[in-house]
Amino acid sequence: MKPPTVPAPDRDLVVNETFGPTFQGEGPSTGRYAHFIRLFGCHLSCTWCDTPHTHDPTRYDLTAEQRILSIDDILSWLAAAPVDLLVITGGEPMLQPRVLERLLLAIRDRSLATDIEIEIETSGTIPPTDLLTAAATRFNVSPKLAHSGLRRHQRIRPAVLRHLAGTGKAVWKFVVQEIDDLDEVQELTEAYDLHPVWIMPEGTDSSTVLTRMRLLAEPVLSRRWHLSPRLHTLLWENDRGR
Ligand SMILES: Nc1nc2[nH]cc(C(=O)O)c2c(=O)[nH]1
Ligand code: SF4
Ligand SMILES: [Mg+2]
Repeated sequence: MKPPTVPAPDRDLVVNETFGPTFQGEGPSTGRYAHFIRLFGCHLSCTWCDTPHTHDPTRYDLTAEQRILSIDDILSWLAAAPVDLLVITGGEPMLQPRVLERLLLAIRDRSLATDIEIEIETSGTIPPTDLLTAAATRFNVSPKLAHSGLRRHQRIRPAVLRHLAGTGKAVWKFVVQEIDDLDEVQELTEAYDLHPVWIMPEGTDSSTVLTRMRLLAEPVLSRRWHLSPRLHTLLWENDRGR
């Protein structure tokens, strides 16, 4: 008989997938050897979402997409193949704050991983707790632009952006489709004092990512921002678990 799939609060994470080693494909650590935990669930619904299997019941069997993993399960997985970068993504990781705090503290407590860097990918719509902020190395925050199809009040939460900026651990990674989107990025970065800025092309196939990167390169350079590829997409297209 299948065991019940009800997570124990504070001890179990609802995970979509764990994978690695692979390369961090996005943002300031692009190219680094890393392990990934993709948490289940997201409260948003971006039109171009690259991970709808974490939360979209109209396209996926969400029961089949979730795994309950204990903190001990994850520590054993990390101990079996140590890495110096762990990326926690989603979905939206901030939807599981308490257990995530405990996971990060447990990782920090183990001598096996004292100097592991932990990056958390987030949409910047839910503030991290103080403990999470203390234990994380970096927040890769992706505030969503108008082309996400979300209403502005859903995607831009001024207090959360200010809070994240104040942690000193946030880098701002904007998913961009066209050159004109950069004006919207500029408006947000100026309004909320967001830096450093990384521009990343939207796309789930290598040809779209490369075409958009080429289009964006000069305008991004002229604004003195950084440009991120989606390295995993350039290498492996839209394969799951890469
Ligand atoms: N290799 C790789 N790097 C990533 N960086 C952020 C990812 C994400 O899905 O959030 C991701 C991903 O799915 N794969
Ligand atoms: S915030 Fe991320 S996971 Fe959630 S719908 Fe948007 S792109 Fe998908
Ligand atoms: Mg993503």
